[in-house]
Amino acid sequence: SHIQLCIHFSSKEESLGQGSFTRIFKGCKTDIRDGEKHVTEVLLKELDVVHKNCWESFFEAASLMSQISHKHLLLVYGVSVHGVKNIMVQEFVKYGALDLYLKRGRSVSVSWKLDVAKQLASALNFLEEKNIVHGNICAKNLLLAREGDPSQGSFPFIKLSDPGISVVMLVILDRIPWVAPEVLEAPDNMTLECDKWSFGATVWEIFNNGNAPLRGCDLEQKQQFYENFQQLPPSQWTELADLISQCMDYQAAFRPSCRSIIRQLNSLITSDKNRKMLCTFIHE
Ligand SMILES: Nc1cnc(-c2cc(N)nc3[nH]ccc23)cn1
Repeated sequence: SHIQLCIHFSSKEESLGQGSFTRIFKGCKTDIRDGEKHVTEVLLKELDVVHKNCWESFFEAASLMSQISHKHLLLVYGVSVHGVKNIMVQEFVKYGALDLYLKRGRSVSVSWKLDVAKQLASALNFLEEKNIVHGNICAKNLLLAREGDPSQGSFPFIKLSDPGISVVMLVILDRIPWVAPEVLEAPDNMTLECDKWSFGATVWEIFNNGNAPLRGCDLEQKQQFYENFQQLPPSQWTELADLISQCMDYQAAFRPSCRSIIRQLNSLITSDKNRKMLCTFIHE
């Protein structure tokens, strides 16, 4: 549906940085609904003019997200093809990308991380039921809407962002180890199972303070990682390491279903609760 957007850019100084091929700005959109003015904070993703040829992929990402709505999927209000600029208008999510949030050294608990992983798994389950492939699951594409404060009993809340320019456009090697190995051979081989592989790499990021897996490796080493069927360094927590390695199985068909992933996350959450209870019991 053609959404009539009247977007008031904030000043350019408000540029929030760079995506890949995009510049992002904070802005606000004004809706007039039943005679009342509603101003909403939005994020504006402007496709670099030089990458004009990516615009189909840019809009594919936008239309993917605007077709469906789910509490853990980012809301895309629409796109503006005003003049030369291609702009996607999406909801502004307060705390931004999860990888940066974790890198800033916020100490978050194991249950916080498991809760985030479970929210991502439920978003993936929703996409799987709609047979929709996201194609770029990673901590950078998880946006934190609520920090959560377990001492107050409130939990974090994340939203999965649009996939951005498709991995086919991005230097695929740059997406190792998030992109599934089978995609390297045939980029249009992107299936639901590929998102499970990326889910594994993203959970690994979440439990490694937002640090990218294989960070510091050059492209040669990244290619070797796949050619030698390597796995990411396993967590000390064997049940977590098992879930991650199941998702990052080189045989796509062997990767667990979303239901199995959610079941395994639930048992990790339970054993974490029991561990904490035991600790408090012992300390008392
Ligand atoms: N859909 C989105 C995407 N990114 C944000 C965001 C939030 C923030 N606090 N700092 C930022 N710095 C760059 C982006 C950003 C918000 N909403």
